[in-house]
Amino acid sequence: MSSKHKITAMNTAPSNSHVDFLPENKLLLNAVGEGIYGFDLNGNAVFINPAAERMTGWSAEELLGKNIHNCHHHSHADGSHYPQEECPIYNTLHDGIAREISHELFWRKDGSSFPVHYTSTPVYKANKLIGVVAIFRDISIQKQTEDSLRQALEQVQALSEKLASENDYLHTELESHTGDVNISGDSPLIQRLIQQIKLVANTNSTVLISGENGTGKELVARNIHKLSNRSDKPLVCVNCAAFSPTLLESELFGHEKGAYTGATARRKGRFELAHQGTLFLDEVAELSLEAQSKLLRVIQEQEFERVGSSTSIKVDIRLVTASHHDLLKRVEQGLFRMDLYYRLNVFPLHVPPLRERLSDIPTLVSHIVAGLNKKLGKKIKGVSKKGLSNLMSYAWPGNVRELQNILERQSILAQGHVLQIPTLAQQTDTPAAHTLLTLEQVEASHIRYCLKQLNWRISGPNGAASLLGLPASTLRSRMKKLNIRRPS
Ligand SMILES: Nc1ncnc2c1ncn2[C@@H]1O[C@H](COP(=O)(O)OP(=O)(O)OP(=O)(O)O)[C@@H](O)[C@H]1O
Repeated sequence: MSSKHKITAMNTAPSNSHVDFLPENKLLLNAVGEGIYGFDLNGNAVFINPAAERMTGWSAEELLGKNIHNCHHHSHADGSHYPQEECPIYNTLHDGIAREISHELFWRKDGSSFPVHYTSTPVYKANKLIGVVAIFRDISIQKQTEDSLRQALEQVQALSEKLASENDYLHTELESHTGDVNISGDSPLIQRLIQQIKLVANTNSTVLISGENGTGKELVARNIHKLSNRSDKPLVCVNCAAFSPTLLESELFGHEKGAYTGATARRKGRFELAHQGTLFLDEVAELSLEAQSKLLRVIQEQEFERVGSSTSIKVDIRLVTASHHDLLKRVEQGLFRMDLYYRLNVFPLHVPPLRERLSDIPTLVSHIVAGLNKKLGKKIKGVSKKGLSNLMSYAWPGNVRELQNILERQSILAQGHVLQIPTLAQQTDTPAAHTLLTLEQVEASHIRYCLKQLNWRISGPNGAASLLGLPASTLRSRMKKLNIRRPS
């Protein structure tokens, strides 16, 4: 209500400026359901209607001519003293500005109180402030409804938050993992790995899986969980490299609403979601030193706090971590805490690169092709003999994931039921390329690499022959022998 709202006394108030009400006005004011007080300039009650009497328990006789603030507006909700100078009604008496308040309470005669909404409106006569009218109503029911609505909303919010985090997680899980989790391979290296997985699965020991990218570290983690007595509880996977340090912390430990810009709601972290199950931290070397300290504490005490909260949450999790980095080297470089390294490396498992177990390729091919047939709706029976020999003559810098990609590409291109795999070009800049190749393969790969760099120019000062120190005719005959052709 603005200060423009003012009541002009329509009464026959005497010249001593008392607020008086005409009998017909009084009749009207007595009939309304809201409590009404009229005050003179000294703050004393000059009018009290029956609704006000009912609400406060004070009768008009008891209050008329008295200072009402001292009767039922003397204290705040917490019981502290409410000085009259701070009271909006009395302020209106002094400055003539109307006010509207809805966060205060009035005290009843019996000492109880009720929340009120009230307005204090100045009363003018001949443009002279002569008093104030306060109109109030009991808003207990409204407050109760608001409180229960707020509580219900908080419950709905907590539930939807919980569902959202679980849903998020389940979606990621579904996207990242379809099909079975068996580990294919007949090589002694893989058989030994499977044996170790079986041994460690049913303990609660922390496992650190090492191995190059695409070797199957996550697959190993899934098998550990699947074979453990936690298999009916969640396996929660986090790729530590996929988040900035701040986001990773809140991803792992969760956050309270408002913990940082963008934290619009409370969210559970992966540690909480993994309670009683297994937490798989992939690319653990990427954890910031701060996150490493927190992780160390969770391992030691099995408890942590959400970002922005000081309440500890206890969890029972089995931790499996993986890294393609040499973690010990990172400890030496000061990038990884040594105490954490030893906590994680309780049971180390190494997944060997594919080039050290080429004999696994036929089994892997059958397994992958079976999956691709389902995925692509094809009926591919296998790979040609020559194709298989090409697959087994390659160094697989991208390991099983690269094998999957090549088979998928060839399956899409295939016309018949047997995949023809061409010779696979080694990337000469990968160290793996030099491991298990014949001289002829290295030669072919290097010639191809030079030709590609020089846009397939053979002769002339900028040609590949001159770069390789060969006559152009010799390079041409080597290309023919090694079946090197410019791709169309
Ligand atoms: N022995 C195996 N048998 C069957 N599939 C395998 C095998 N090893 C790996 N794979 C498959 O290869 C793909 C890559 O494996 P995975 O994601 O586990 O590797 P990773 O070492 O965790 O890779 P990165 O380090 O890049 O995260 C997956 O689809 C996995 O199922």
